[in-house]
Amino acid sequence: MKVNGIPTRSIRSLDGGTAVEIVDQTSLPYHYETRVLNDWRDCVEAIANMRVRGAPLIGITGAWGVVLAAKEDPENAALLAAADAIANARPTAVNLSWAVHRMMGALLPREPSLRFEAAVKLAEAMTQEDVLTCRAIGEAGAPLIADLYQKLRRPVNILTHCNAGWLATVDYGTALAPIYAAFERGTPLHVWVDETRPRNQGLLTAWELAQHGVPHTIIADNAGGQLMQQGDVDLVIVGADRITRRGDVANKIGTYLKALAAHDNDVPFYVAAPSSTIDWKLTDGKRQIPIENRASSELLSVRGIDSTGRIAAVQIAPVEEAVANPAFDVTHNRFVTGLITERGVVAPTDLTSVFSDKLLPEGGAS
Ligand SMILES: CSC[C@@H](O)[C@@H](O)C(=O)COP(=O)(O)O
Repeated sequence: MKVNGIPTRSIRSLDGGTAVEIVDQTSLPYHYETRVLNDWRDCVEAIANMRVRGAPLIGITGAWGVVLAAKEDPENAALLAAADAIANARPTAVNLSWAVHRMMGALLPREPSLRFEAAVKLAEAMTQEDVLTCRAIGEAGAPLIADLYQKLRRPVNILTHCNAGWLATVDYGTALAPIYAAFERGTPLHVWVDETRPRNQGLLTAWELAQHGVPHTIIADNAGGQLMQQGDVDLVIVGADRITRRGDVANKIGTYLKALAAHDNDVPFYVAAPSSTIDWKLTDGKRQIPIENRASSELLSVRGIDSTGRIAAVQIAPVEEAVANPAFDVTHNRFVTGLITERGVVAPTDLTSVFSDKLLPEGGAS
């Protein structure tokens, strides 16, 4: 997608895969900055501190982390230790371990001296695959918005939570991909953007939409229910960090409350995600999906820019306050109208038949 009119991706390799460049999302929406990662430890730091974030993008960053580990030391002991550290940089989005395992599955059978070259090839392929997958999600989801427009004959109001746009993937996004695709085809629409405390990923969504001229309005996280009661939301589309085989969805904290409000108000609630976000080993999301707990400082302060344009954090509560900061929640499949995937819109309970080729006979991940 575009930054100041220039086509841009959230991550790209440099110098034959010996380094990678990312958009540093900790500076957005205030300043657009890129950062070069030279070492697999830089990838772990970037993922853990959310310089890169969003399930598909942390997966691809993890894949490039394995490339940089193979560059440094391709022998088994070092490579396995690095892969383990990368895969565990954040716990909830399954795309991270999926990507690292896919890389390691391809590298370990090879001679150490051949691993770096093979790693670069596979990471490039996975990067490109992510772009095509997100584009397919956009194609699959755009007709949902166009059909609503045909029925309503006024701009379709879509509510989204967190940031599941191009910044959260390599390009296009997941939840925002159908919105971009519909907008490009001329479907009149407007996006309600949840602020998404405590990290305010909604501000990234607003920044992306503004860069592409998509009409949108930022709302407080708690406003969605009221807007739905007033008939001001026609459709909810969110992303996902991990989906179980029966279609339970882990996504950014607050998603579950939006799903409940949508259910109570007969608003369709869609989840857009690639199949790499499905954890075929898990069934019951509430019991089985690991939920990341993040630092109390994220709640006790807010970030913004000061009068000189510098990014600054302001403390909003005493540091000794007790804080709980779960970063994700789980929405049961009964609240999910459909999953917008690279293979079309799928009922949560139909995932295993639509993606049967991704299942191992014993139900493990392929
Ligand atoms: C295409 S991204 C989908 C999800 O990863 C997104 O909605 C989300 O919850 C991101 O969480 P974050 O903590 O910002 O990495």
